[in-house]
Amino acid sequence: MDDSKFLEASAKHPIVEGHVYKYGTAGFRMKADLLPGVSFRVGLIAGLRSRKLNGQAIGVMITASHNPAPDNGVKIVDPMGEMLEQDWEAHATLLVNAPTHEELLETYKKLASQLKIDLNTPGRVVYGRDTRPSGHSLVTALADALEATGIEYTDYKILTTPQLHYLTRCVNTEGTPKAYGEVSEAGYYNKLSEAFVRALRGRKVQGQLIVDCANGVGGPKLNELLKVIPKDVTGFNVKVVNDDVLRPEVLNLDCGADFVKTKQRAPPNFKPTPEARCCSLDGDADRLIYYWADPDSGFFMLDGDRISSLNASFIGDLVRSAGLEEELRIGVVQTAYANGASTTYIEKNLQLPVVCTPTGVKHLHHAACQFDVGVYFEANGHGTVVFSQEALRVFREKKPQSPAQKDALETLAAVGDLINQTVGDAISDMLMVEVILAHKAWSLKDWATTYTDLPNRLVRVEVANKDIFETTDAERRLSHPPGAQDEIDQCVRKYTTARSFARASGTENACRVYAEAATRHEADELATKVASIIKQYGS
Ligand SMILES: CC(=O)N[C@H]1[C@@H](OP(=O)(O)O)O[C@H](CO)[C@@H](O)[C@@H]1O
Ligand SMILES: [Mg+2]
Repeated sequence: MDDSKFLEASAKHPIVEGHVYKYGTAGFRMKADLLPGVSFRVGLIAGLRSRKLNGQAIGVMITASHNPAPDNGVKIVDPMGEMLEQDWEAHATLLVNAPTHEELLETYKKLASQLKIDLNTPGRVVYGRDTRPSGHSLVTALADALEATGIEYTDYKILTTPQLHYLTRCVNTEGTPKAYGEVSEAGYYNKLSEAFVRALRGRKVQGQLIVDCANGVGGPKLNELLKVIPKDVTGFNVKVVNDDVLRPEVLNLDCGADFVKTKQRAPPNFKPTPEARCCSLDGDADRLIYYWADPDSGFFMLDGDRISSLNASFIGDLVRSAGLEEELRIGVVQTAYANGASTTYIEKNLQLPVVCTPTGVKHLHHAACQFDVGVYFEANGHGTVVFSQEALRVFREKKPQSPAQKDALETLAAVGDLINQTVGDAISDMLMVEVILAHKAWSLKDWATTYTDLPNRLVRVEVANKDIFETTDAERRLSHPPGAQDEIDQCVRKYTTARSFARASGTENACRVYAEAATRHEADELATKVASIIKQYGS
């Protein structure tokens, strides 16, 4: 450990004095000019984490997802492509907030000692960034930290967030029976394309798909993927729109999955095409929303709840056709934001268990891993399906007892390769939706008939200090401040079939109120009443 080299490197990337940093739901995310010192220190943490894990590669993604262009973010990815283990969020927060370079060095060494990390053992970090121009300086700061602490690193340049998660897992499984894929961006495209063709089982995708890429990294990466997907074999006819990555100011601007979900309408620059399927990725291509924008019938959105139930329905049928319903446990994971109608449909119509967890992919992912097939999506379109090693083995090795079983097993094996199991991947989720619609010969309107959403409203409430609002029961009830939940319950009881909850946001300084009821008027009225309760308690 060369202290002078460490301090010299740190001095080039100071943190902003007086700013308190916290590793949140999506890592460190804020205005980009606050981040160079943070990126340097995340490099330190990632190197420590790799050394702690016997030199396994740790991923670092530089992105701010669906946030506007002036923001950026830095988040750490664990060896199997999953989110950073929660205990280390505190270590990251501690290191990033060390006030001086000397205190940073002292904290770094103390942390290494406390965690029993030998600073002379090898470590490895792989990283990428999205298309934000501020990413250049953050990558430089990150690399300087890795150089200063003797960590081997690979810069994969511009990637979608899910691609970085994929590469992290590939690096750590290369050459083993659990090899996740070729360790390259091309390997990602080839794996998805090959699995897409196999999962279609000779069927062709019908009609055109218009993909709004939020003027983010998903645009160029989807275009790369389309170069390797055989259009003649699959019928996959895609029109890519909003893929202007040369003008940072238009990133996520009036387009993308977050715009569609929050505004509940198509991007204004969209030319509605009757019968065309539409979908939107967000700025780092880890969220997906489907919809149609028909001049006659108007706009209809198919969000994360819909994608979840579509996957659960299709995979559940395949598992039954494969004769595996006794061997494999399938479950669906949601947060409190899931529309009550989707939960009822999954439990009653699909006969599958639904687990509710707090917001944040790390909570859903962990709960989904308790099943052999765990389907998890947040309503905003972030999610994926995870398969146990046992499930993947059975898909490959079970001897089919009939042609139907053979077909189901081979489709399940292809689906296991098609879906990016490391994290919600808008591009692989989109291919999966296209496979399912082709198997079912469904239009989006057919898909939309599976259940009818309860009218709902999501409201953002500015309060003096959001952190006084503490929740329990997977964020569905307030445990603090005293009395607030009782008042919410009194409001809800006045409606026939209504539900409402409030919680502090983990990504911005506000609270969120969700309400759903039997009618649009009741949902809006209930949301307004609960928001005023939160405003009153939060003032
Ligand atoms: C209601 C909502 O969409 N909340 C989002 C948002 O979390 P909040 O803690 O609600 O700010 O950002 C998270 C990270 O992107 C995402 O996982 C989550 O679904
Ligand atoms: Mg995102």
